Amino acid sequence: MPAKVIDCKAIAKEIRESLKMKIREFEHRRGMKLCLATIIVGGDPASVSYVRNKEKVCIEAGLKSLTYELPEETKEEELIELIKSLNVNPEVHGILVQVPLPKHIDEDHIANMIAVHKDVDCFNPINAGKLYRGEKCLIPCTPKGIVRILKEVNAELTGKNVAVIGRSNIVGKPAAALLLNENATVTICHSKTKNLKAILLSSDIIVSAVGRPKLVTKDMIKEGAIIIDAGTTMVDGRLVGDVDFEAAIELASMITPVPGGVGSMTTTMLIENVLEAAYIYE
Ligand SMILES: Nc1nc2c(c(=O)[nH]1)N[C@@H](CN(C=O)c1ccc(C(=O)N[C@@H](CCC(=O)O)C(=O)O)cc1)CN2
Ligand SMILES: [Mg+2]
Repeated sequence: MPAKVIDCKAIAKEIRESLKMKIREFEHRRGMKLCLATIIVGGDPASVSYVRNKEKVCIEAGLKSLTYELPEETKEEELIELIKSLNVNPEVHGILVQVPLPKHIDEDHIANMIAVHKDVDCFNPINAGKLYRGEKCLIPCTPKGIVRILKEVNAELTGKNVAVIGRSNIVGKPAAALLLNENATVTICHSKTKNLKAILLSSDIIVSAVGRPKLVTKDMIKEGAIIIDAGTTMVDGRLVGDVDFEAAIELASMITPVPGGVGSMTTTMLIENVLEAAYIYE
């Protein structure tokens, strides 16, 4: 039987509907709009389009969205000053700095400056540390979306072998930590991993977040595995994932599509995080 293609768009839509009610409730209780401040430095077309999309989804959900579009030559100190002002602004509940930042700005310095209670992307090392310790914190949007998808399809995680391919700070590493917190047996694979095929063949769940088309082929997939494809690459004007979808669908039990997969959950988790951030120190 071919794999069930997980309808991530439908899952995301349902979550957004329930968030809308909570957002209205917040507005009534606090007498102000829930607000996300987004900062983008430079005009990278892909980043601009991600930020526009986040803005659109936030507004649709009833949030106030403040977008700061700074020029490429913005100095690190200037960006830090803006973040400091947003940190103490009581009308701003979440702060998001779109990455990558221009080369002359140190992303680690910036991550340290975002107030822990407004850090909706979990960039601040205090939040990242809490995540690894399994403490309550704001969870980065894409990994949070991945775990939510697995829960929505009732995937058993306890004791299952999960391979996470990719070790980025934004997706791979936090996804592995979250799955470990769910009692999965997690193996993190990356470009230097020697026996990827053997690891994947013994995995009940594969989460790929690399951005390399056809990285995961049919011969690497255990029958009945669940595949979450968080990689995206443009090939001949078409967005494709890391997994050879057409082949994988014959072996897997469930699989997420690209596009319309994990990406659809990311912005929904962002809205949820802004709401959580607003309530953290209530
Ligand atoms: N501050 C942040 N910066 C960046 C993040 C982030 O989460 N926070 N992630 C990426 C960029 N990004 C969002 O910001 C992003 C990258 C790729 C995709 C994507 O390909 N999504 C789709 C396609 C969407 C569709 O269905 O049309 C998918 O996964 O299928 C989305 C968002 C780096 N910077
Ligand atoms: Mg991402």
